Amino acid sequence: MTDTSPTPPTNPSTLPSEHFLNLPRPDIIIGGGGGVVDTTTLAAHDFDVDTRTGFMPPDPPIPRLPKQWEPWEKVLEQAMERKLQLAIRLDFSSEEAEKSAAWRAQVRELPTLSTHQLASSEVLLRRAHHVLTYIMHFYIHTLPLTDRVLVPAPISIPLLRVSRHLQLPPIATYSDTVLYNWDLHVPHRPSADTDAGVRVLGEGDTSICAPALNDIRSQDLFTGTLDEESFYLASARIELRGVEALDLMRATMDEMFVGDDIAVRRITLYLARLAEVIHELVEILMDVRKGCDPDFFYGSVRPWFCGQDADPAGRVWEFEGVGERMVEEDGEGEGEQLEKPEDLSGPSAGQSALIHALDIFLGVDGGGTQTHTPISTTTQAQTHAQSAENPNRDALTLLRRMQIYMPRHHRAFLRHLIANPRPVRGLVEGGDHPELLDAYNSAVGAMKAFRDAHIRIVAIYIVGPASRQRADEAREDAGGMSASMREGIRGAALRGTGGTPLVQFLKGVRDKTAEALVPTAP
Ligand code: HEM
Repeated sequence: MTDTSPTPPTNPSTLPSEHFLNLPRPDIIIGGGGGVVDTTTLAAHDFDVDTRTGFMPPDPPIPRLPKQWEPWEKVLEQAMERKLQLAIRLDFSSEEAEKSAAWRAQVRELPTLSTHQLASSEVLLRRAHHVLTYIMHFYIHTLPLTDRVLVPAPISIPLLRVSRHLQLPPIATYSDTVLYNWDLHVPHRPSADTDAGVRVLGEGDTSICAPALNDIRSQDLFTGTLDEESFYLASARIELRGVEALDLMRATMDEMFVGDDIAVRRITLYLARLAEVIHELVEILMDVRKGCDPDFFYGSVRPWFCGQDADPAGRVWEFEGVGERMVEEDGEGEGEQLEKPEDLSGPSAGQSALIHALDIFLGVDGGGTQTHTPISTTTQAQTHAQSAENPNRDALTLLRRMQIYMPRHHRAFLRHLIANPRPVRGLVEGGDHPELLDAYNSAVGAMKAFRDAHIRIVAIYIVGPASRQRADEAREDAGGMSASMREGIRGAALRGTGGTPLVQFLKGVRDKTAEALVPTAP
């Protein structure tokens, strides 16, 4: 009798060794020769998608840079310890203003540290991007709203360089707040390198497994609160739970190559399971309410994320050092000219490659609207050159623009997926397989349920608090702020962190998802 039971998709060891999800990446050595092996890439491959932790690295990201870059770590630590407050808060006192001004003076006095030795390690570059962008957000969002935004050279110059290496914009991204900002509650392995806090994975060591959803915590927080941490961890848990979804996608695509009746039956089971997994993602999303208070989130957490396009005073963000010819002793930037950054939207879970991957896999992209057409993994400068060639820059839809803010390996992963356009949907539409069609529709329906739930979350966390704050402001003198400034803040709030008209955009994406349902035969 033929065995029609599906191959278990959750065991990475079942992957063929040549499968793209199993391709080894060259080890990255930290600190040049004689450094420590970058454990987060050992089990990964060209797309940095791990079979156990998906888009998150399989080992916790390093919590601190080596001593050479300690001044950055120290100044970030001080901002967190001193609990600096947002300048837009209605209760922003003169003591708070003085405290943050003193901290900003320290930032301006930092030495401009070399990034030369960071460039050899992806792990160090990630931590450097995280630390420098957090310092920058602290710096900008504690500035009085009437001040010019000028990121000082000791931060802007290394940040622009690190960002260029990573091909990321010089602003906090989802990878800074979620993907590379977690640790285990109890370290599962003693640190082998006390300097950098990097763990060493012995050769052939298979003991690392995915962390349980509740075993993780965040590393750095703007507010030091459980509310902020719960917000990040909701996304992190979705990423971890989403690993099974990635595996089901992988298994489905493998079966697509076979394409016989048994393969169709297996794909049907995978899609039905995928629907269940996505429904679990909905539950995790809704669970954010257990630890994160909506009004606190709206008034005290979310404003830290604002990018230039949601700046409460509509200011242009300037970066010291841009356009100047660099002259440096270690030769790092000799003659180099740093480019003015163009993409300055704040972090958003919309930058999660997981949700984009699910959409692409299921063919949820409005069939031709190119919502998910991936941008190339080339440099940002090239990306801009491409959009400059395009007379209508708006043709780069918001979701597509979000890919600019993803780690470049994850962009490459999406590009790989899209290179095989909507294979599952084609199979569903092209054949007479009613059970397959039902399973496919259940997975698409689950994605729609995710977006319905997400719209509810946005109503709870943004729309509701915004209208409550409006009522409060009507009662009080809003800290002496001008009416136009208050209006600016509100306008920014009801746009996404990416600067989009919020509810309208989210409903549009939800409706596109529903349109992907394939009609059943009468
Ligand atoms: C309190 C929790 C959350 C809030 C307040 C929230 C808010 C938002 C906002 C305002 C947007 C609009 C785009 C932007 O400008 O950023 C957005 C988009 C998006 N968010 Fe969230 N979000 C939350 C949690 C999550 C989580 C946990 C995920 C999944 C990892 C997620 C996934 C997405 C996606 C994929 C988009 C793009 C639109 C779409 O594909 O439907 N969000 N979110």
